[in-house]
Amino acid sequence: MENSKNSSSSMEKVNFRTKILSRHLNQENPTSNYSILQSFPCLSYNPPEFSEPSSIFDTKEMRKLMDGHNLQERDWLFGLMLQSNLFNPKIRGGKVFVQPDYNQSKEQQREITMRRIGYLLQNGVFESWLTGKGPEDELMKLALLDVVGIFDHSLAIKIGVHFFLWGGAIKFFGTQRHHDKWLRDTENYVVKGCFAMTELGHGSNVRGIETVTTYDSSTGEFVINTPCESAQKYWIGGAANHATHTVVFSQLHIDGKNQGVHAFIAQIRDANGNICPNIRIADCGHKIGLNGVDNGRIWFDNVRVPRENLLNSVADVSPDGKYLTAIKDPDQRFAAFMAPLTSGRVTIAVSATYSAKIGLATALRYSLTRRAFSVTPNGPEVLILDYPSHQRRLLPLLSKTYAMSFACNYLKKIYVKRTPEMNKVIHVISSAFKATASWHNMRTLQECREACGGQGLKTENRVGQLKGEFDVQSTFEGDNNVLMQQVSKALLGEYVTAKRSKKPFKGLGLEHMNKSRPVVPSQLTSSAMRQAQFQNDIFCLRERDLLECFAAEVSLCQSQGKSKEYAFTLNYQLAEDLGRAFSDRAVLHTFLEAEASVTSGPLKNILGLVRSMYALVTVDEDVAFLRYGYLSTDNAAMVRKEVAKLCSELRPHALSLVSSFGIPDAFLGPIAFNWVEANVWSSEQN
Ligand SMILES: Cc1cc2nc3c(=O)[nH]c(=O)nc-3n(C[C@H](O)[C@H](O)[C@H](O)COP(=O)(O)OP(=O)(O)OC[C@H]3O[C@@H](n4cnc5c(N)ncnc54)[C@H](O)[C@@H]3O)c2cc1C
Repeated sequence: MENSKNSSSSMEKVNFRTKILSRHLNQENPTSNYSILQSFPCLSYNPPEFSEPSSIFDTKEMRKLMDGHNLQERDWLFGLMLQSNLFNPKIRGGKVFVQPDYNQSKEQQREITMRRIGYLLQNGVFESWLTGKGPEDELMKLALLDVVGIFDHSLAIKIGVHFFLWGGAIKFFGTQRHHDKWLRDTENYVVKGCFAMTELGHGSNVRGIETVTTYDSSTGEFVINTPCESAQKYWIGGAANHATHTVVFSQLHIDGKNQGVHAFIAQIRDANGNICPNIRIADCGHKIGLNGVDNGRIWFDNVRVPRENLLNSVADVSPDGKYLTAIKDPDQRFAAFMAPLTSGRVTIAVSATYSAKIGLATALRYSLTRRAFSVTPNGPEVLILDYPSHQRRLLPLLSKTYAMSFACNYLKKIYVKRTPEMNKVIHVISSAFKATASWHNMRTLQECREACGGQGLKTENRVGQLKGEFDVQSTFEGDNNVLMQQVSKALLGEYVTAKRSKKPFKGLGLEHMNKSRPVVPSQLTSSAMRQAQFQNDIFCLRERDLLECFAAEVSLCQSQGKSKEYAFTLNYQLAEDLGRAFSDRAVLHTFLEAEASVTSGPLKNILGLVRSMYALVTVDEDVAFLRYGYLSTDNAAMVRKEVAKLCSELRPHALSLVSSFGIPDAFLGPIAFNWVEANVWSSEQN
């Protein structure tokens, strides 16, 4: 009886509090409500608490290293979102949380996404996103997009399609006349752009698209046509509701000759949102996530656009209808044309890594307050992160997320300083990192979801919901499997060129192939395994050997009369192993580079542990090391044991390592904090 009395009075307090808070929440800055809340008397149960030792390393310094750039601007934008009710603030367990309301219909999610964009626009978030010059502006833009993506993937994608795909196409496929006409209006959202490349019948195989454009020299116009149903543009972000203009990818037919895929600007809606004549648009419908983005289908019924609307960076058509290009070879022309399309892969790799951070910060914080079972008779229940098996599930993923952060910082750095000579390197590295990071994110989210038990299923705890929101990353901007094939093909090309020319390997990090084959100790010890030298050696050994095997097998197939493409296709298993080996080795190199930038001390020491975990768990999990004999079975067993040892060494630093992510509490799920208080009975909470 006594208990129930206590609990009903607690309920009354909570109800009263919730009402006051929601009233304030509707009127005021949500962050200010937090201080109001703190003046309420404590409730009568013992909330779960973190009882972690304080960090042995400086988490602020670690955050600097992880975020890499524009920390102040990131914090400014987090604050800006926390100040507006548009970001759907809620109070749970005495804390403010912001996240989209996924209970809304897709139409409502789309409209609120646009309103959020309006708010960010008003507050100057997009200033100089397209008109800015130089790497500093580009880095700032990328940092702000990271922050937006931490709040909501739909918001980031809707912004990304407009600025990076539509705006990027104008900037990189177009020339001065396009820049002058479109960039400023795009930055100010006077025009709303989309990017129509994919068709129902062709996605990864862009060169196979069926939309056809011809030139009418009598009027000086291009005529864009969808000749069949499989040529309808499909999945076009922004097309279903909001976009006024699109870049259309199409085969260009001049005098009956197909000159290949080119891009044109076409208006699809007027300023009032009415669909333009000869354009038909339909909705792609509800998706498993990302419903704040209005993906649509577009048909072009002989739509006429001015000659100047051809984005003419690599080829043009003269007023009298002559096809003009400096790049005669159609393969090279297509490659040059597509080369600037790397920004999408860069932003996906980065946002996938931040999504994994949300999952890990939430699951690890939960596992530091959640107890289950006892391991001694009548003993206290054990924190779930104190179970070695739970550590093994989460801490290697944490290390991989650290590694991917450094890889993404490196990718951003080379991307913002790119020159045309670097196109190939950036294409290969961004493809590898985009696939690796997005696969890693999905795996991490699933593990984190399960690590949170039933709470992982609750939308407001974020982790489970993020799986649906981010799943698409393995498909768009280049399907991961197709991208990894391109990575292996590019490596094969480098190999063949180096061997034929008898010149050393240069670029793509393959310089290690110029040295002698690394030797792995026959008897591994704990200290040897933790040396960067060993980790680098075994990663390089796997990469070089797989590249040599792949080259030999493809060459053998070709000598048997098979085409290069077919030979490549038949050796897909080696190609997959090689792509992974390249990516892992490149990621490790970026980790070592980040570590080298830190002076000796606790921060460097912890980074050493995290890096060893990244390297050893990668060896433990990729069966290629055993399959191709880079490790003996005895050494493989040693590696496995060392991973377990590293788990227990990293365990005390788990909280500090996730606190270093720099994600404000409000952007995580309530179970990352006081989850009992977050679930105190309230009639207004569901
Ligand atoms: C939510 C969403 C938003 C999108 N936004 C846009 C947008 O704004 N603009 C736009 O133009 N596009 C957009 N896309 C399209 C996206 O880029 C394509 O879906 C993607 O390129 C894959 O094409 P596809 O769907 O036709 O798959 P396919 O290319 O048909 O691939 C299907 C499967 O076949 C496999 N496969 C393909 N080729 C090979 C091969 N050679 N060897 C072995 N396996 C192979 C792939 O790995 C994949 O598993 C979007 C897609 C989605 C889902």
